[in-house]
Amino acid sequence: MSENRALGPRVIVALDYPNAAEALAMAQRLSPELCRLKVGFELFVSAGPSLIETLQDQGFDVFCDLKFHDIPNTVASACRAAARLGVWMLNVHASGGPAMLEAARAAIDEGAHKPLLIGVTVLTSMDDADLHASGLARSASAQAGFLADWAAKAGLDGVVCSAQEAAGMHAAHGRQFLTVTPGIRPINATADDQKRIVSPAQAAANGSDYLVIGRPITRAARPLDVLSSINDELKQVI
Ligand SMILES: O=C(O)c1cc(=O)[nH]c(=O)n1[C@@H]1O[C@H](COP(=O)(O)O)[C@@H](O)[C@H]1O
Repeated sequence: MSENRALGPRVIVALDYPNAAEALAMAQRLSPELCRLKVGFELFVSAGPSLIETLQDQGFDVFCDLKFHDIPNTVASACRAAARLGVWMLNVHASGGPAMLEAARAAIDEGAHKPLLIGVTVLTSMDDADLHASGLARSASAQAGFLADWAAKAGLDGVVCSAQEAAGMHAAHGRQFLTVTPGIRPINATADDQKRIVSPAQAAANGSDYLVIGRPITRAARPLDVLSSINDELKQVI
């Protein structure tokens, strides 16, 4: 596999906490040299944008995971506001459609700071049966590929997908198209609510650029030890 576009730490730790105090306590046990951080709905709604600024002041790159999904004008405005926070990466739902994705791209491009813009394809908590139940005939991986085509055509920097799909994404859209992969579970870890899961080493072997990992690290007795051993696992694959 050719050179990975990802620079710096490839693990993005999901800070899924109900308040700033708990999130900051976890951040303090980690290090910007070893990981990036993700702020999602729960934390953003309870702690607000200032928490993102605090984490950035501590040296962390922040992935603003608010999965915008609305009409093009609303999503573009939200992307502009997120970019102004100085975040490293942000995401929108690719299923919002080409016009929405193009509006998001244009909004980011006109700003002074340009975060990586990533399209969420099919959530890793969903499998083929879930898609069929919602009326889609495609498999989860085929639908993820379909939505990635929209994201690539609109000029997004990459997609959120399962690491099961990472190699296919790079084959279709090139090595520069980033794959950001949640649903990562070390061997023997519980799946929780994730369905399309992959181990860290297998994700790296599949060419995943960034691995989003929450509970296996944040609920561990020694989060830094788990993070370090995952980073070691990743180094061995490259
Ligand atoms: O966009 C995301 O980050 C995301 C997309 C997806 O398809 N699946 C997914 O799990 N995520 C996020 O990735 C994190 C995974 O956390 P754990 O399941 O605890 O490792 C959560 O914060 C989810 O919100």
